[in-house]
Amino acid sequence: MGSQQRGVTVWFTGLSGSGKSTIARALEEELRARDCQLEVLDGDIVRTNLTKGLGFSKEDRDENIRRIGFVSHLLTRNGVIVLVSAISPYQAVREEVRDRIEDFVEVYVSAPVEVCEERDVKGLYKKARAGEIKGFTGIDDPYEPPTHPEVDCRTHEETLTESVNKVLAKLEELGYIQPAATPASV
Ligand SMILES: Nc1ncnc2c1ncn2[C@@H]1O[C@H](COP(=O)(O)OS(=O)(=O)O)[C@@H](OP(=O)(O)O)[C@H]1O
Ligand SMILES: Nc1ncnc2c1ncn2[C@@H]1O[C@H](COP(=O)(O)OP(=O)(O)O)[C@@H](O)[C@H]1O
Repeated sequence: MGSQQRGVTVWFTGLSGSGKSTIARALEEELRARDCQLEVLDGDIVRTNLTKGLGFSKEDRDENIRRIGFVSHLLTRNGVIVLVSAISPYQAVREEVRDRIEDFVEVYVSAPVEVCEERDVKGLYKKARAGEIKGFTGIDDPYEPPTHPEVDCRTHEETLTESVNKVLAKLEELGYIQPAATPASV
C-alpha cells in the first residue's frame, strides 16, 4: 500500500483482561501481512514510556488517554494505522480524542467483569479483591461503556479469530484497508 495508505486510529477500550491487547496483537500480524504501515500503542508499554509516572486516579487516566490520543493523532494524519489498547474508562475523554482524530474507529471489547475476573490474566483482580490494589477498574473504580462503538467484540462469546475479523471487516467497509483474498484465520 505504501504512501497510498490512509491513516486511522483503532482504539480498543474495555476492562483489564477483556482482550484488548490480544486482539490488537493478532490484528497487527494480519495487517503486517497486508503490508500496512502501523504502530501499536499498548497500555503497558505506553505507561512505561510516554506516560511514565501517571497513576490510576481519574485525572491521571484522563491525562494518559490525552497523551496517547495526541500521539495517535500525529501518526494517523501521516498515514499510519495506529492500534491503541487502553482501558480508557471515561466516556468524556474518549469523545475528546475521537473529536480530535478525523479517522477514528472505536472497538469496545465488551467481556463482562465476571469473565475478566475469571481469566485474571495478570492476577490483578485477585489483588484488587484482597484490597492490595485500590481503585481497580470494574471492581472499585468505574468503567463507562461506549455508546456508539464502531465495533463490539464480545470476547466472552466469540473466538479471537471472530473478533479480529469483525475489526478487519469494519476497516474494509470504511475503506482503510483493501479486502484480503482470504479472511484471517489467527
Ligand atoms: N487500578 C487499576 N485499574 C486498572 N488497571 C490497573 C490498575 N492498576 C494497575 N493496572 C494495570 O494497568 C493497566 C491499565 O492501564 P491503562 O493505561 O490501559 O489504563 S487507563 O486507560 O489509563 O485507565 C491494566 O492492564 P490491562 O490488563 O492490559 O488492561 C492493569 O494491568
Ligand atoms: N475473542 C477473544 N479475543 C481476545 N481475547 C480472548 C478472546 N477469547 C478469549 N480471550 C482471552 O482473554 C484474555 C485477554 O487478555 P488481554 O488481551 O491481556 O486483555 P487486556 O489487554 O484487555 O487486558 C487472553 O487470555 C485471551 O486469550
